[in-house]
Amino acid sequence: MERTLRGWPSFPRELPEFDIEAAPSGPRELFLEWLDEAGEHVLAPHAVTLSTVDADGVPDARVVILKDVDGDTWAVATSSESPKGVQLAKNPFAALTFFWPGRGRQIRLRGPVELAAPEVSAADFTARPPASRVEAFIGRQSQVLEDPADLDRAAEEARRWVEKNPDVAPETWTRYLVTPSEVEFWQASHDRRHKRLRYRHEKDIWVKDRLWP
Ligand SMILES: Cc1cc2nc3c(=O)[nH]c(=O)nc-3n(C[C@H](O)[C@H](O)[C@H](O)COP(=O)(O)O)c2cc1C
Repeated sequence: MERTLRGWPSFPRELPEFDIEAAPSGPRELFLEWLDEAGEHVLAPHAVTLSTVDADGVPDARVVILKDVDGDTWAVATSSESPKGVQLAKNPFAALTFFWPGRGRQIRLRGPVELAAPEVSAADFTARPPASRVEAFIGRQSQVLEDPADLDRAAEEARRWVEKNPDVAPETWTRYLVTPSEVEFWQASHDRRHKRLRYRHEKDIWVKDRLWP
């Protein structure tokens, strides 16, 4: 097994350049640049690993979709009753990790998390396609499903409800806003001299540090 794992390539032969000296003064601009670039090459560039910590201090992580980048906040959305929602209520800090193997790039962000205004969360919900709204209305995310027929029944009930109430969002649907205190950009290099640039938010300015690979 170990040999198989070691034999798999991680990155394509051609990798993009990362000119650290020319990096902008804040991470948002560079993030959007890399996201756009990734969008031309990889599937789901907006899929991101959201890491949280539970009440016992044990980390948890799962992939979600990035909903927006507004100013210095990165937004994701989920149910406040899901395990990650419960974890964020107890411990409102998170990390977001983007990995685009096709570009040899990783971006890591970490910082405090706030809830968007209820009308913003509601608008996020009503903008979802009907099937996604039904799925979110069913709720009970990550609970044990004893019988798949229970899901069919709940989905049918939710479908009827959503059809009759297209502008209503469940109170549990929530946009979470991550305002990073640190953002790190990582660019793979075939000679292993991977390039890393970290932005640290300090007294209202972004401090840039180049990191050892
Ligand atoms: C590509 C992808 C995108 C996903 N997007 C979301 C999302 O935006 N919101 C969400 O609640 N779950 C999303 N999921 C499902 C989560 O990964 C996870 O299974 C679910 O939210 C339950 O997580 P929890 O038990 O840690 O709360 C996505 C999964 C994948 C693979």
